[in-house]
Amino acid sequence: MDCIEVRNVIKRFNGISALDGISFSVPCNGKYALLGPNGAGKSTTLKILSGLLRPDAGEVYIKGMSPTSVEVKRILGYLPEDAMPYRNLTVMENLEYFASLRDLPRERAKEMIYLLGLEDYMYVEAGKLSRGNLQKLSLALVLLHNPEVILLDEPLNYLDIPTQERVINILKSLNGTLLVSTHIMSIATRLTDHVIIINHGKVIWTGSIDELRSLGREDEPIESIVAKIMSGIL
Ligand SMILES: Nc1ncnc2c1ncn2[C@@H]1O[C@H](COP(=O)(O)OP(=O)(O)OP(=O)(O)O)[C@@H](O)[C@H]1O
Repeated sequence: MDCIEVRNVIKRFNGISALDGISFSVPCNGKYALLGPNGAGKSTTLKILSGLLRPDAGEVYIKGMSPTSVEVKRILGYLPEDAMPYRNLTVMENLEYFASLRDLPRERAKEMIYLLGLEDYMYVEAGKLSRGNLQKLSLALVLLHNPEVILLDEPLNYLDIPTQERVINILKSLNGTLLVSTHIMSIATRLTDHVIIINHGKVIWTGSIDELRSLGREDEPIESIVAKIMSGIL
């Protein structure tokens, strides 16, 4: 069984098609990137997989279960594009609150603070954090319960270079199934080994990063190959 399955999903907003029969699957423990030009439907796909939005048609399964099921809430970690923890709670309070909701020991909150390098901001309200530190807190909240299936929408947005390296190392060390939406090809190549390229709400290419490279000239940057696929030249 695949851990993520999307079958013929259609989603429209006010009659405008965001997803137009998109289908793909990610095997358990697979590390996949979701690539696509602006407006292709990446965030909508992740929102549907997380149970935040319902598709107009088609089917979506996480480990064979509905994304809205309680069991999926237990095993899923989802980072939206603009995640917003509770603004009036401090970093520590946000983590402790979510730890208590998930029946995790309080110490887990502190572990996440050290993992993400948030020691200096433990007692700062989330609403007063810089955008990068807010992203670190959001990532800490996503990874708090050691999710088996992880959906990340642009996870390295706003992070400085040392923190990007730190987060890449954290994400690479995780077991489980990973689907990352990103515009940055180097993030895809560092975090994942397969890509799903979508455009106009449909999959237009899928395969391993090695297969993707083999489509171009020997010295051709991978971004150039992806751009050709997205514009229909390849
Ligand atoms: N809540 C909404 N209301 C109306 N239209 C929406 C809504 N959310 C998404 N759309 C539209 O659906 C399409 C897909 O949007 P989506 O955000 O999924 O694309 P994306 O691939 O994540 O884009 P980007 O790379 O720019 O973040 C776009 O045309 C967008 O304008």
